[in-house]
Amino acid sequence: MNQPIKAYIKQLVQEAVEQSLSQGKTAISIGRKKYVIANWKMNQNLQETLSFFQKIQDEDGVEVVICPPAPLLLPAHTQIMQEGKKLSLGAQNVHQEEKGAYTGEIAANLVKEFGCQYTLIGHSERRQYFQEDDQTISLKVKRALQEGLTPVVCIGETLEQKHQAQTEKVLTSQILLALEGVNPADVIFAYEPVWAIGTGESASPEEAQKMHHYIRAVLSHIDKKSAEQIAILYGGSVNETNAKEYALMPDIDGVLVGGASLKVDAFQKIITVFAKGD
Ligand SMILES: O=C[C@H](O)COP(=O)(O)O
Repeated sequence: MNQPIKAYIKQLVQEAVEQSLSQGKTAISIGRKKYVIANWKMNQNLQETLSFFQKIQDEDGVEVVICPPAPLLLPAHTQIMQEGKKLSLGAQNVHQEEKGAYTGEIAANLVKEFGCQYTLIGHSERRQYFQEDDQTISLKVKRALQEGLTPVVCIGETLEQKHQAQTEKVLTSQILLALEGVNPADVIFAYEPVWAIGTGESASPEEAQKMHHYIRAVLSHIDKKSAEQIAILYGGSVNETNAKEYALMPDIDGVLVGGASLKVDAFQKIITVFAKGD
């Protein structure tokens, strides 16, 4: 599809979504699966990883996914098996190609073999430091699905885009490109405003809810039924103190946690908040 047509479609979707929202038309469906996902980024060593999996407890009612650095996936998988806990693993990134001469890159089928069921795709740090654009992210989503991984697609606006009132436009574009040629029901979204990541300045629960509602409205213009089922997680300075406020929001189906997921006690409290559903 050429660029002017793509831009036109984005504009049409955005206008339709804004009209639906102003008429209060988008349905909120309670009862979606809840997720608490840890993104350790480039933190934790082998000993810290083994100790974390010995201490952390699974809880009913919430899918807990840990995304350690790639070299820690196999020891983490082994430890989870030994402990017999209901914990899942995710990669932080995978390459879009199946295999080949891509030095230093990570193959999706390999992380699957190492016990992953999920992979983050398009985290803002990948977009910012590794020049991942929406086109690459779209290919990575397809690769993940082909290898049987659930992609957790990270979307969000920068501070500059927020100040320029571009948030909705940016999110619409990121969603449409990520879902090109993909069944929306197979994907999880994580709304992570870039200005809230690792800064201690989180989006307020109301602000996050508003954007999650917008994201679901965009999704419902692609596939209404899937939109009601798709999990949309919030990420950005979530901790054991503020997690409960996000859990109370009807369109927030879980959280993607960076810094606070490195501390077992803090992360356990966040799991409990979403497991209890209040
Ligand atoms: O993937 C996690 C996000 O980047 C959030 O990180 P943070 O909780 O340290 O702000």
